[in-house]
Order: sequence, then C-alpha cells, then structure tokens
Amino acid sequence: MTTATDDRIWIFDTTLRDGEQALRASLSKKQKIQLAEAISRLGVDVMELGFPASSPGDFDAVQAIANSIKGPVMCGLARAVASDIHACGEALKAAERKRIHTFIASSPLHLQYKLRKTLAEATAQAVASIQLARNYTDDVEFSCEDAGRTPIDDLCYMVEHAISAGATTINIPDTVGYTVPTEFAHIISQLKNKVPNIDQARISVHCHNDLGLAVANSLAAIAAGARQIEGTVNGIGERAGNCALEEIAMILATRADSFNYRTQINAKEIYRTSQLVSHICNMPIQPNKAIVGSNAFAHSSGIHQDGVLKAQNTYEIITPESIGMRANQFNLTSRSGKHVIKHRLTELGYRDQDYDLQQLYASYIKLADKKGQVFDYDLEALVFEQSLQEQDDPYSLSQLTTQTDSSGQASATVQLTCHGQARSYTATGNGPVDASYNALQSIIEQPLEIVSYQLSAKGSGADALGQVDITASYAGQQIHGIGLATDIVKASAKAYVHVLNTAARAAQVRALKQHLQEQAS
Ligand SMILES: CC(=O)SCCNC(=O)CCNC(=O)[C@H](O)C(C)(C)COP(=O)(O)OP(=O)(O)OC[C@H]1O[C@@H](n2cnc3c(N)ncnc32)[C@H](O)[C@@H]1OP(=O)(O)O
Ligand SMILES: CC(C)C(=O)C(=O)O
Ligand SMILES: [Mg+2]
Repeated sequence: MTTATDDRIWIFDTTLRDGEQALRASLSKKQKIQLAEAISRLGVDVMELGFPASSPGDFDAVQAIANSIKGPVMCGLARAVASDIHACGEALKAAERKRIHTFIASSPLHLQYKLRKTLAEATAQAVASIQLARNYTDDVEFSCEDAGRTPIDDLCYMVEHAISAGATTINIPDTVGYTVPTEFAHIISQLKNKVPNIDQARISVHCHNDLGLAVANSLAAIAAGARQIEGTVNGIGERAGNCALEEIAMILATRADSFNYRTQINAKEIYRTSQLVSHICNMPIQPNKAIVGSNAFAHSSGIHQDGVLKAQNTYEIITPESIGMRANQFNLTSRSGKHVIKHRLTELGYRDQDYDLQQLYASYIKLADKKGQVFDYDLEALVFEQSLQEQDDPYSLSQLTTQTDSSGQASATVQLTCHGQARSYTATGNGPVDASYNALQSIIEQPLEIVSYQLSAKGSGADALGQVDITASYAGQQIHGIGLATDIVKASAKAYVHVLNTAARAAQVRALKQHLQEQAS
C-alpha cells in the first residue's frame, strides 16, 4: 500500500477522541458537532470522532457527526472487545465512508500489568476484533498500544497477524511519548523489512508529546515509510498532548525542499480551527506556540521590525495570511451594526449556521457598551458562549445584584428562571461569588457542592472577559460548568446555571435510555 515514490501523507485527526479524552470535562454533542465541522473543512483525511462504547452521550455524538459530515473518513475507536466493536459499527452505520479503529497493547509492561495476558492471547483478541470489525466495513485500522516500548519481534508478530486478519491501516503509537526520532524511525523501517505482508496496509503513527518530540518523531516516521500521521489541532491530548497537526502540515508545506510529501490540508483554515478548538475545549494556546501562538508572527525588537518592514521574509518563514490569520480593518464598538459583525465573523471563518446573529448581536451591544471597543477574542467568546446554550435549557439567570461591605461580607439577590418560572432569593456570603452561590443553592434546594473553581481572562487588559470554569458535585455526578462575562460574579453565576442545565439534560438522556430499555425488554 505504500511505495517509495508515494508522496501523499494522510492526516488523521483525533482531536475529538484523544484530544477530548484529556479535557477536564467531556464536550457536549453540540460542541463536538461544531468542532467536527471545522476540522472537516481543514481538509483532514480521517476524523476520529470518539469512543462510542464509552457512554450513550459519546455514541450519540459520533452517530450525529457520522450522519451529517461528508468528505473525510469517519472513524470511531473501540477496544479489542466485541461490544465495543458493535457500538462503533452501529454509531458509524450511516457514514458515507467509515473506519473502525481497534487496538490492544503489545508492550510487556501493558500486557503483564494492565491486560494480564500473553502476547499470543492479546494478538488472538486483536485478530478476532479485526475480523468482527470487517463485518461492518472494509476499512479497519489496528493499533498496537505502547508500540514504542514493544520489542521489535513482538511488534512484528502482532502486526503481521493483524494484517492477515484484515486490518488495512496499521498504527504504531508512541503512547507515552518515550521514543526519540532515530529510534522511532528505526521501528518503522524494521516493520517494513521484517513483516512479510506489510505492503497490504498503510503504516500510520500516533505520537505523544511527553518529551516534546511528537512532531519530530512523526516526521522521522514519514521518512522511514509511514504514510498516515495521527494528531490533534493545537496538539491537545492525553498528558503533554499529541502531535500538533498544524505543525506537521506547515512543516511539510514550508520545507517541501526537504520533505517531498503532500497533505490535503487547507492551510487557510488552520488559524480559525485552532481558535475554535482552544475556545470550546477551554485549552489556552501558549503565546509562543509554533504556527498558531499569538506571538508566532509578532516582531518585538527594532532590528527585526526594521528587517520585516524592508522584506517580510527576513524574519518570517511563513505569513499569517497563509494560515488564515487576517487583520481587522474595522473598529468594532456599540455603534457597529449586524452587517459588520457578520462580516468580521465570516473573516474569522465562522459560517452563518455557527451562530444566531440576532441573539449574538444583543449580547454584543451589551458588551460593547461596557467595554467601548470589542476585539476578535470578544466576538469569538460570544460565539462560544452561544455554543454552550441549548434551545431548551430549563434554567436561566434572569437577574443578579450584589453588595459588598468593607469587611468583605456580601449579599446577593439572584433571580433564576426554572422551567419558565422565576424564583428569587437573597443570601449572604464571604464575598459576592459565595453570596450568589448561596442564593442559587437556596433556590434549587438539592445540594450542589463546588469541587473546583477556576477563573481565567479571555483577552488582555482590565476589561477582558472573565471565564469561570467550575466542577460541581450535583445529583450524584461531577459536572463541569462554564460562564463568561465582563463581571466575574456574573460569570460565576452563569457557570453554576450551566451545571444545572447540563445535569437536567443528562437526566433526560438517562430517562430516555431507561424508557428504551423497558420497551426492549
Ligand atoms: C491510549 C489510549 O488513549 S486508549 C483509549 C482511552 N480511552 C478511554 O479510556 C475512553 C473512555 N473510557 C471509558 O469510557 C471506559 O474506560 C470504558 C467504557 C472503555 C471501559 O470501562 P470499564 O469497563 O468500567 O473498565 P475500566 O476503564 O475500569 O478498565 C478497562 C478495562 O478494559 C481492558 N482493556 C484496556 N484496553 C483494552 C483493549 N485495547 N482491548 C481490550 N480490553 C482492554 C482493561 O484491561 C480493563 O479490563 P478489566 O476490567 O478486565 O481489568
Ligand atoms: C488508542 C491509541 C491509538 C492511542 O491513543 C495511543 O496509544 O496513544
Ligand atoms: Mg493517544
């Protein structure tokens, strides 16, 4: 399947699976769909949408995306377990092009302690799962988890059996980011030399970034014969993350003189997708991150600025425009209308269906009145905030007023609309956030305990938007809530209300599942 002259590199995006796995809270179906649409426009070849066996919510999200997005291959992850493969096959049923990705560990450490199996037993389980997966699709990917720490003969043994069983892509993950480039390239060359049926499968690699080598290892693997690179947008993923796909795409494009390979990535979508992933996943991008960091195209010192003014390429090897970053020619204030807001959002890469303009504009005007000038990150935060709201949210915060005395004691009056009914309560607390949480607690009655509270700024300056992320223990579950506002007390109350709405939706899904089970039995 791969030849020495084959210069086409497949890009396999796992932002929605490995990336999501690493978040403090799982994404909602609506957020996953929004990300999936952006990632598909980026031009990736395969999208790993989730792990359908892990929860009814993930099954539902994978199914919804697989049913609606056309173009890339839609993929789901499954352990080498029959029930996981069935869940994956069912979730992907309606996809135009589908792939089941199944895996089992091959390293002595994982076999002995985690799976408590021999290599032969794990291989037999892999073979059975691949054969089962082939009943759903001809496109089956198999991964030897922790391949980076697997003796080469063991790895060759498992890979050869997986290909004989029908795997068409063989993925070699460096699951814990342990290998270094020369060593990882050597693993790929040995597989190519030692596995007799290796030509019947595409070789893929999936590198983690624990030692900061995920991108370097992936490039070394390409030179050794890998033709699919797995990674995520902004490199998000378990622990230190995965290979950053935007870096791979831009390295191959910028250094075509060294790496004579092609991807189908539409580079102009990189910046927008990166911003969206950062917002929705609440994973800030470090300013000096390659390609998409806020400093990636900033020039601070005089000699550099002088050089760029004379010839941009003195200090820029890629242009911001090449990744879809566009300067804003309009100053956005409360005197701006809907047309210019829509125009700027389109420039930032949002489509009409990504937001409700009327609703967004109402929030925009309130924000512009408070802040004076509205920046791109404010607009993107408003779109993000809209993505958190569902049409049928049962709870909304209708009013919030607080007062604090010089000793720090505060009182808060909160009005919460619950299923259309407004309820108010006034409570005191150690500071306005505590007081408003006490008032909300009195309204909802059922105990809600805040397990963690995190405040971050969206944008810079005293008028930046505050984002509050809380984890709460409520109705027997740990639930994540997000709130955004210029006022951090309001952002805190919104995060609390987000928890209530998420809990209400989860209860609806559980009731529906129980109803379906009762009907089936
Ligand atoms: C490197 C990676 O990224 S792997 C992918 C990681 N992704 C996830 O874990 C997705 C989210 N996970 C989940 O939702 C849950 O862990 C589930 C649904 C997959 C499993 O839940 P549970 O059945 O409660 O098992 P739990 O997670 O506690 O333990 C994992 C079990 O799967 C087994 N297992 C792990 N990997 C595999 C595999 N590839 N194939 C078969 N079995 C496996 C473990 O040995 C353990 O089995 P045991 O119960 O016999 O000891
Ligand atoms: C499931 C596999 C491919 C994985 O994520 C890993 O090994 O890191
Ligand atoms: Mg991984």
